[in-house]
Amino acid sequence: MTIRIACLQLDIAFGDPQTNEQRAETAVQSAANEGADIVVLPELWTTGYDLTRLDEIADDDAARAKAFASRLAQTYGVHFIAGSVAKKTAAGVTNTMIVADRSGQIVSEYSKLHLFQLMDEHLYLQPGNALGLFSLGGLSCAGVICYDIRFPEWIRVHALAGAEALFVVAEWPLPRLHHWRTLLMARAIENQCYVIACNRAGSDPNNVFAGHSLIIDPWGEIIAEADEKPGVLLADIDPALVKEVRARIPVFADRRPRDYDEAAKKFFKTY
Ligand SMILES: NC(=O)CCC(=O)C(=O)O
Repeated sequence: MTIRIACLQLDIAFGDPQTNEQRAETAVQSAANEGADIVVLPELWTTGYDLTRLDEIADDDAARAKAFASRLAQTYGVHFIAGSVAKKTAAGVTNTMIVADRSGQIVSEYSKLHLFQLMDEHLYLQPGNALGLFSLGGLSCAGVICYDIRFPEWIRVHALAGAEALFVVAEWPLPRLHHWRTLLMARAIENQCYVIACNRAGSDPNNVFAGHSLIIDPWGEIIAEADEKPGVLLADIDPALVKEVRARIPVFADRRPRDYDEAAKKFFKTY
């Protein structure tokens, strides 16, 4: 059984949630018309990186984003990885991914663990502290956010917990496009899972973004790649391929975690 994925590579209006909601709904509708089962939005898609105005524009408990995700999932009959939004909590603002299943139920909220200093996240945001695991129609999924992909140890925990598809939502700048493509391919190959990565298009006052949303299979082959412009990237994935690749090279069975720990302990004791 194949699953049709749509990455909604939006250009995000800076600090303007209303305009972005309109753009997102148009894109979700068009993906649903193409038969998408799972649709994905980019990172911070309601506000962009307008971090100095978070007091005004961050979403209280992400209530607005959750209601939006739930309504669109039901209206268009899709599982909806509603990117991430600036979520206002008692402890500060987090960069939080929202996921609604087809019935409109919120099945995951993951807050970005690794804050990206080059874009001032550490000055305005609080990190999360929990895994981003969820299931959609029987597919075991993990969700992470942009800079998180530079931390293979974090992604590995999700793969060890059973994730067959890794969803990445991002605002990744153009000058590091080479890193984006290479890191995503590496995460797919080493974890033998699908990687579905939705980046934004366009620019904001500080950055030009790369686009190039990607859908990569568990063998590391790119099955769909967008260019730099806004648009909808579609591809069909087959979860059976994850099992096939994991059987062909039994990386998970061949891991030696006790040896890694022992060797590291010895090294750090003598260092
Ligand atoms: N929004 C982000 O986390 C950007 C991460 C990034 O650009 C990188 O190079 O890493």
